[in-house]
Amino acid sequence: MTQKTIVVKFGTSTLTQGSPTLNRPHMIEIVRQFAQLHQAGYRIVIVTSGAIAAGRDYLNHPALPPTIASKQLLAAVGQSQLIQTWQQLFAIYDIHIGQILLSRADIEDRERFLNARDTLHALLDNHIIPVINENDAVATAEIKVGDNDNLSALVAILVQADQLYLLTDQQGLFDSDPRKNPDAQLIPVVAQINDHIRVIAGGSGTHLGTGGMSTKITAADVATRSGIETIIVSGNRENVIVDLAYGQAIGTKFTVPAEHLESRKRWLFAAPSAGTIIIDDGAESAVLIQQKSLLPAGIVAVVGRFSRGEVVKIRTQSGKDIALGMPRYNSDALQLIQGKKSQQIEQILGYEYGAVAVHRDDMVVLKK
Ligand SMILES: Nc1ncnc2c1ncn2[C@@H]1O[C@H](COP(=O)(O)OP(=O)(O)O)[C@@H](O)[C@H]1O
Ligand SMILES: N[C@@H](CCC(=O)OP(=O)(O)O)C(=O)O
Repeated sequence: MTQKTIVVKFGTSTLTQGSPTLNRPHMIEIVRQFAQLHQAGYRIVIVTSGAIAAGRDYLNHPALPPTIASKQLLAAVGQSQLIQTWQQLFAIYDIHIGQILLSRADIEDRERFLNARDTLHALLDNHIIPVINENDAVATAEIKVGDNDNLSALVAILVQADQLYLLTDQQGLFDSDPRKNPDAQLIPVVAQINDHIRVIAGGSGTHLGTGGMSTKITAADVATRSGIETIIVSGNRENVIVDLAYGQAIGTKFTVPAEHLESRKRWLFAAPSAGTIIIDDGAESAVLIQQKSLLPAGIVAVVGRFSRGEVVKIRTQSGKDIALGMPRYNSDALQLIQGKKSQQIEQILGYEYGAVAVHRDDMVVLKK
């Protein structure tokens, strides 16, 4: 059984197959592939566009003014159609899904970032497939990610995905827009996203979608910098998701630059530290030598007041700072559970955010 995590983003063009409505036969075929991977142990996260198209269709293509409010109206109506469709199709395979609607504000605020991440992990740990879209109905321009390509890259970082697949209506990235140039050639691998790549990705895409190729390139840039391989591929190709998961070279693959592998943790260095956690010798060796997470049992003192998700220093009793990390509990909670066994957390606090005080994934060890 694999434990690989993949995020798969569907553009409106793939879900509608270019028509004005969601294409259920095509979605059934997609769900069949997910069921196969789910069975094989893959952790799957779906980012789905299509709410606005579904809403427009459900309301019988009403004549609305071309305003943001109209799009929000269509998204509000269409999102329930969209999620119902996914739910009904996954039910064929007895697979449960959970809806999450996100905006940029949910990802940029650390506390909300951590909450979203906890929810996503809880769903995945319980074999429920998260189905995500932007919260279009309430998002204002300032808090919108704006397109689901970039949203899917942020989601891939949230769940620490191994791969991100961007499914669209073309076979991948071409050296010019294949809609305009019939001789355009597919680019199979992009090792570096530079200005040339950005230029050939051009302007926006189909009239139903919002992003076009250029938002896919920005998304691939964000994801690969964070260590997540990204593939732009045709959602119309038979067995595409299964074939990609099993390593077939299709579409355009954006590889991860070696020096960026640890970059998902880089911002820890940039953030000011909000406090300090003092640890005992056992915890020092767990963090430094065994490369483990920090458990509450190894904490001897908590200095300063901080929220969960703020950056803190991890310091030995001899005063040496050995790591920076983002704790899963705030300072008040840590003081209550310091020195205690993880099994006691819920009993002491009345809730729990997991067994560790600072997870290894949220920690950078400082050079000795
Ligand atoms: N260099 C390129 N290679 C491939 N497609 C391109 C390129 N430049 C622009 N495009 C356009 O981008 C479109 C896909 O974007 P979009 O309609 O937003 O898709 P989605 O709904 O899947 O996000 C393609 O149909 C194509 O016309
Ligand atoms: N959130 C919107 C789609 C936004 C979007 O990025 O669309 P697309 O370019 O088709 O992936 C919706 O559900 O209609």
